[in-house]
Amino acid sequence: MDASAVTVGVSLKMYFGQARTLDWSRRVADLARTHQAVTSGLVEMFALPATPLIPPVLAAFAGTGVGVGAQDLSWADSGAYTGETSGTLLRELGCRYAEVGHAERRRLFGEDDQVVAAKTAAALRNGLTPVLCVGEPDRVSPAEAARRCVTELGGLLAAADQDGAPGRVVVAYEPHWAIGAPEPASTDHIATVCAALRERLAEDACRAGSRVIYGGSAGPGLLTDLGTEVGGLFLGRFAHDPDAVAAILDEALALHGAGARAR
Ligand SMILES: O=C(CO)COP(=O)(O)O
Repeated sequence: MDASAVTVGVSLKMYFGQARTLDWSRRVADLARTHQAVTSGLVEMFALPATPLIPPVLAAFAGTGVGVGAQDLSWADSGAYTGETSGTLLRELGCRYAEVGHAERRRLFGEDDQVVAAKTAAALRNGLTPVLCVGEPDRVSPAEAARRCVTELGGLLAAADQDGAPGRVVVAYEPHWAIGAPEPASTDHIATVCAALRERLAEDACRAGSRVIYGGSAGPGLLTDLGTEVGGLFLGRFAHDPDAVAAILDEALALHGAGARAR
């Protein structure tokens, strides 16, 4: 089980080429080697590069404690699945995480609940921590968003529950409308939905150690605004500058360094 207080993950999506990915990884690795938030074990960090760059990114983060993972995986473990990458191979490479169900995969690549549930189960049975994205497509009230996201999470865990695949999950609450936006959702909105998701996870004994983090135009300042209302952040564009990652680690340390635990 993870003993950290806060989780800070970054998906590089398809923004960077090889040189910039490796430069970013080396700079964030240097940060992780020296920043007290990471060296003390307070912050669980992970990075999700483009799939072909996973091996050199793993090498860049070796010995830093920063986990590396994929932005997607196949629901199958081997066989005639052209173009897919299995959880089995990701695990063999040294990945510890696999993102599933991002809003962009749903919107642009047609993934539905059934596919995302099967991918979640594939990650868990291969010993990968799923970074399980949930979020409401349209702007609705915080209470309605919470209701929808809890239903979504239950459905996505159902296949893994049926498979008997235990293991913690990192639930990334990402309201679709806040992704790629100028600003994140309001702190009240985020706090309400994350609390409901935490309650849902607490019902599942086999998901002990799971955490709910927020993504969607998250950046420096948000963790401080949210306090202990979230278990961390899932970053996109606003982590492209390694100095922004450093600022977020500073915030995590200021918030939780005295021994307080996030939820
Ligand atoms: O989708 C996200 C992380 O996976 C968030 O991306 P942005 O922070 O760039 O909106």
